[in-house]
Amino acid sequence: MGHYDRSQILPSSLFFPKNCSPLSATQVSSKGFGQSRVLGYLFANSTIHQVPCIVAMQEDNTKLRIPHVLTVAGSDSGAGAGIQADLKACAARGVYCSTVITAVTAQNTIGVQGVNMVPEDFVAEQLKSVLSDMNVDIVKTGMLPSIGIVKVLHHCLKQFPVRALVVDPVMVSTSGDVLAGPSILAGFREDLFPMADIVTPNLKEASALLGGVQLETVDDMRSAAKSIHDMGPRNVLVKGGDLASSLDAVDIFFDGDNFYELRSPRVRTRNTHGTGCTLASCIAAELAKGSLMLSAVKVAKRYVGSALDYSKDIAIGNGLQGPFDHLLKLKSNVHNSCRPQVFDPSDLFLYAVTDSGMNKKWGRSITDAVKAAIEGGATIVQLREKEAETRDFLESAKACVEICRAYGVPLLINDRIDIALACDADGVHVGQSDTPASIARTLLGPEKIIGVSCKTPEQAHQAWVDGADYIGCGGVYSTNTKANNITVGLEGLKAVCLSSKLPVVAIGGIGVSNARAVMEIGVAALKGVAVVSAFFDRESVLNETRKLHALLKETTSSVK
Ligand SMILES: Cc1ncc(COP(=O)(O)OP(=O)(O)O)c(N)n1
Ligand SMILES: Cc1ncsc1CCOP(=O)(O)O
Ligand SMILES: [Mg+2]
Repeated sequence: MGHYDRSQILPSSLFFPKNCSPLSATQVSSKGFGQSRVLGYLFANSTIHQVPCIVAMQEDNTKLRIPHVLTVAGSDSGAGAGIQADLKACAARGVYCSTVITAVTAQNTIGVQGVNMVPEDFVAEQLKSVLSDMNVDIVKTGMLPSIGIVKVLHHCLKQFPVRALVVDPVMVSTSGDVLAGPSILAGFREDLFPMADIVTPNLKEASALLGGVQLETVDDMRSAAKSIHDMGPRNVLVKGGDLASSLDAVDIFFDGDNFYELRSPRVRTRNTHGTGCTLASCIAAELAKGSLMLSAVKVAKRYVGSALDYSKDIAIGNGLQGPFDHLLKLKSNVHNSCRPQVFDPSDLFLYAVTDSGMNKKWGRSITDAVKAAIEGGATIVQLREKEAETRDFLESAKACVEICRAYGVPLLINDRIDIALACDADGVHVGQSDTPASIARTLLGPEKIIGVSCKTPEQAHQAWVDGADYIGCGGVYSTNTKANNITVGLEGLKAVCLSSKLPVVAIGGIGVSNARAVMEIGVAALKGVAVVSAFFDRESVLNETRKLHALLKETTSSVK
């Protein structure tokens, strides 16, 4: 994969996709459409859409690949769910989306008024057209209205394998209308699930897949995830949006070995139509960009939560369940969201926080300092340049972004959201008197990493509500690096970790002499230490980082 033929953009080939001669196009038109004008329009249309993004040339003359998701789903005339939601979700995530339509539904915010299935052989024809030509990375399925269509899809995926298959086992619309009958269950179990990389049922779908069992608690969801995993998919996400007993939106992810309870604050809104389609499309989009599955699921959950929040007051239609807005107010730009999201905030481990004064004292540039810290084993870097002029800070931040990206290490900016946006950093760290995390999230969009300094469980809870990714807790010990900073000690750190739903990194006076004692408080949420002077107020940043890296590695197996 990854190769696009430049002839696709030449005017003489406008009407003919790759590997499709004028003769074969004529044959298709006489067989299928009857009017070559229609066919020409369709091909021309798709070719025109591809030109700016798929075959764009980079400076070094190589062709730029855009990640590609194919959605195999039904059309929703109200455009809240189905193919239309998938297209919008992929567009919002910076990924190309092609479409194979399995059914056309007449629906609105009141319900589904009609369903017209696309004949199986024409679903097969659409699949072949796209899969034989367009270098699809990921296939995502939605409404598959008959077992025959499931079999057609299964056959095509064997013939044209893709990197991953995301199966959203759509059976009932949010309005309660049936979109695929019980006969589909055998198709899911026998054909699709064994080849799926993830299956994403909601509670009703999980129950139907398991013969109607009651799913009322988080424990029930875990059992369901395990039983569905036994049907063959590599991963299962059971979505608990309808779980009456939970105040949070809680989903269970199971990868065959471990369960992950993914929680986020529940957004109170009527505008939830299409959340399932959107979530699955977003997972597919993140996978297409190169994310690992758990990361893709977390990003997708965050994206849906943000979109619901942004759209909670919009009013479209008169029914009980309105659509939400995938695109309008999300501030993430397409360039950012095209980048694979490889960092999982719970991977915090050895966090290097720079200090311009210290680096100046030792005669090194900030870029040399960052490079040395990464080579010594730092897994995340923060630029904390309190005295720098804005213009200088921005220039060095840009240089550090390049270094960090080359090493695959995330780079965050302390306090300055403007600098983070301007240099396209991976996120920010803010304290209790800086820009609130909720505003940072609005400004930076759902993908960026946001850390918040917390000294108390209450602050930790607020950070989670505000959409932060991790907590920096400290000063654990006294420090000269931050003036007038109250020390919380190991007890304070423990209290924050015990209450926190977010991963925590300890900061303040930490170095080789005491890092072991910090990590040995033995609370699962504690995921590492953040260090300033023990790295940067020393002659060799490389040696100091290596020492602490080695020590932490042997300290506890809970630290990766
Ligand atoms: C990882 C990490 N944790 C805590 C802090 C402190 O941030 P803040 O409270 O905003 O104080 P300043 O760093 O801005 O002085 C941090 N920077 N990093
Ligand atoms: C920024 C910050 N926040 C709490 S303590 C601290 C300073 C940590 O620096 P050091 O690692 O040199 O003690
Ligand atoms: Mg701050």
